[in-house]
Amino acid sequence: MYSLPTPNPLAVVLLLGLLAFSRFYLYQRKTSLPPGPRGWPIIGNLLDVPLMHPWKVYDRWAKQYDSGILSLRIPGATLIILNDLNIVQDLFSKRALIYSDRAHPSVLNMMDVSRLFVFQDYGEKWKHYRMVFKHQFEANKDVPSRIHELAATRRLLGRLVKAENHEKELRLTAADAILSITYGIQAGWSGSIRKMRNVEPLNLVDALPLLNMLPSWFPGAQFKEKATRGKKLVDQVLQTPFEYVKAEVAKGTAVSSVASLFLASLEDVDSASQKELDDFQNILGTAYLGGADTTVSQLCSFTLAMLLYPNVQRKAQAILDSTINGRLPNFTDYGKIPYIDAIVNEILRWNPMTPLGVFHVLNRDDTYKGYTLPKGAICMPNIWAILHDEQRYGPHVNEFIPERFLTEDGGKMNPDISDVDAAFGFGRRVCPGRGRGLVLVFSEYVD
Ligand code: HEM
Repeated sequence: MYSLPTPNPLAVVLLLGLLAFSRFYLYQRKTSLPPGPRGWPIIGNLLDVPLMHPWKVYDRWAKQYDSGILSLRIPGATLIILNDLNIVQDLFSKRALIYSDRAHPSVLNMMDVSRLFVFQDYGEKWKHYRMVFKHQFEANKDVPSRIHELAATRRLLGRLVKAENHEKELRLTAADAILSITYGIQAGWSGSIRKMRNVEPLNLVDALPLLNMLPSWFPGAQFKEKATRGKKLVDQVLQTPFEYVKAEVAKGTAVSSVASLFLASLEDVDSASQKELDDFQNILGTAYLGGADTTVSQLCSFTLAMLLYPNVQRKAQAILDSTINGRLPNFTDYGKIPYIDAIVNEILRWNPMTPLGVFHVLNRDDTYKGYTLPKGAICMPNIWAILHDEQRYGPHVNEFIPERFLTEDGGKMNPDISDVDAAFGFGRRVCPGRGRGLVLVFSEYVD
């Protein structure tokens, strides 16, 4: 019968000695990095990376290590976790030139997402894309695209009455609103564009934390498959609606939208450079991919909050009824009904949709508070921890309490309570769709 060979005691002692030495050595090397779990030789902190609610674990570690900045080392990457708003601002805002690159996990490269400026490194191309985005979306924010937001919301109302799957309807509405603003695409049109409204938006922002933690050699054929499907979807999202609007503009039947206004502003679409058109197509596609998923998460959080806290819903309904006298609310009411504005803030605070933000990457070595932060390190702002800081938002931060943002008599927003800007990210990469996103979710909540 086969029996296992007896291990040589000397070899065992040597192996244990080697492990202990390299663990000690690793610890020594780590002292120039911010604190964090000690880790193991070769695999570093791979086993420490929390898979469930990492933002809560990082928040706990920040208290345990008494440090607003933490680090983890995994093969091929250093992760820096920022749990404190002041630290995030010191690095992402005051040292923005160092901290504004993005991570490039190979699975995202396989999807060719560098066309989307959310994934581009800080640099001239990114600056150009972002400037055009801002100009087009801000310049056109009043007329006529607000009408698109409202129309998308009203379409949701009609569908919700008979809906069996509410999440699907909310998902559809978020896509509907962003597609309407960007391309002027309305419900009822057929073909692949209509199908796109039902395409589950890529969960890129949520997926990124997990993807970032995987080294490029990580075995996972399922990721390749997902990446191939993802690439097709990105191609479809970028090309289909843009080609559609181009054709509509050519026929003179285009509905007013960011895309049609841009195309109409060109003297002649056919003679515009291919690069100019490609760039614009990519910028518009980033709006869909950046805006649809974030908006739908907000709507789901809102629904959850209203189910868990029916008193808040009753109070909000009574306040709305008495304020707008029976008409349906619209985006012009945003900023005018403090209790509703407080609900919008509390949704962003209570359940931020990107609890670890979108990662920023260092483009060169840096030192901060005596620590050395290496070039290429991936920095995660713990937005969840920042928005659950009792020093800023008062007690019971895990509860949904819109009143925390109001003065004692409930009549005004309380200027002494921190805003929820952190939900939209930081520094030069701060969300450029913030204004849009806020008004959009406001309109959909109040309807
Ligand atoms: C309430 C809704 C929204 C929230 C909470 C939100 C949040 C965020 C966050 C946290 C980031 C990362 C910022 C950073 O890197 O520090 C981001 C980036 C971005 N968001 Fe939003 N977003 C929302 C709505 C929108 C909408 C509606 C659009 C499009 C119209 C949009 C477009 C973008 C784009 C293009 C980026 C990438 C910016 C860059 O990398 O330079 N977002 N958003």
